[in-house]
Amino acid sequence: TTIVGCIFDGGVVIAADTRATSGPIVADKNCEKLHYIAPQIWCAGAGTAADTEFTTALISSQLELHAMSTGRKPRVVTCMTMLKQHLFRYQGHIGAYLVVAGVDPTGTHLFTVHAHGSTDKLPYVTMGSGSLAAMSVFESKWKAELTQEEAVELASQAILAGIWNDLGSGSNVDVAVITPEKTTLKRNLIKPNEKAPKLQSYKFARGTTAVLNEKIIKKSEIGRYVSVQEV
Ligand SMILES: C#CCCCC(=O)N[C@@H](Cc1ccccc1)C(=O)N[C@@H](CC(C)C)B(O)O
Repeated sequence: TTIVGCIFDGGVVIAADTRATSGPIVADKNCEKLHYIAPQIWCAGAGTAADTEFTTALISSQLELHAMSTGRKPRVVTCMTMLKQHLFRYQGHIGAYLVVAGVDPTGTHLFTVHAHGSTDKLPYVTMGSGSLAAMSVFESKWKAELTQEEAVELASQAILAGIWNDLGSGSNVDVAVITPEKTTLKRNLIKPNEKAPKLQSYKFARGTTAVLNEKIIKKSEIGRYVSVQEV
């Protein structure tokens, strides 16, 4: 996985590739690594797919209940704290490596949360197996006061660096842009690995496999030929 986050003037953008692997096998060519936490808080996840999915869903639920009891909009730092305390309690056995980003009444925030419970607060972050490829893009092109367009472009370039250079990353680029006004999920914003059509048709002609014999039976007779387990 390659996931990134980048703050710009007026909001924050997160992005991810869409490859899921199981050893050397690509298990999913277009999976979703950007998770909804709250209307203006989203999370990108790397590590064990199930752990990122369930951990973000759990904290999303807990944060909604918290917002109801406080009567206030949820804060990104609250989400980060709930995530880090949950993950620390499980001593790293929940393999969730998260980029938490959003806008709340205190401003725009971007955090990383690692499986063991450590956190960082930064203007730009990368995580996952492709994080070094992505960070090479940020360290050479990031500047303060990026516009939304510049931030989306930079985050996309960082994900593409992971897609091309990390075997654990691939397929497409997903992006989420969060501003005080609204949140936009751009699913498959870039699709640089579309499968080309086959150069020829590999359909077998009818009759390629000869039918040696055919027997038509009544449904009531099926028991004679097929052992049907009565449940
Ligand atoms: C299929 C299947 C089950 C494994 C799917 C599965 O969690 N793959 C993991 C790698 C991994 C981790 C731990 C055990 C095994 C395999 C994976 O692709 N993680 C990516 C992010 C998630 C959200 C898709 B990325 O970090 O590379």
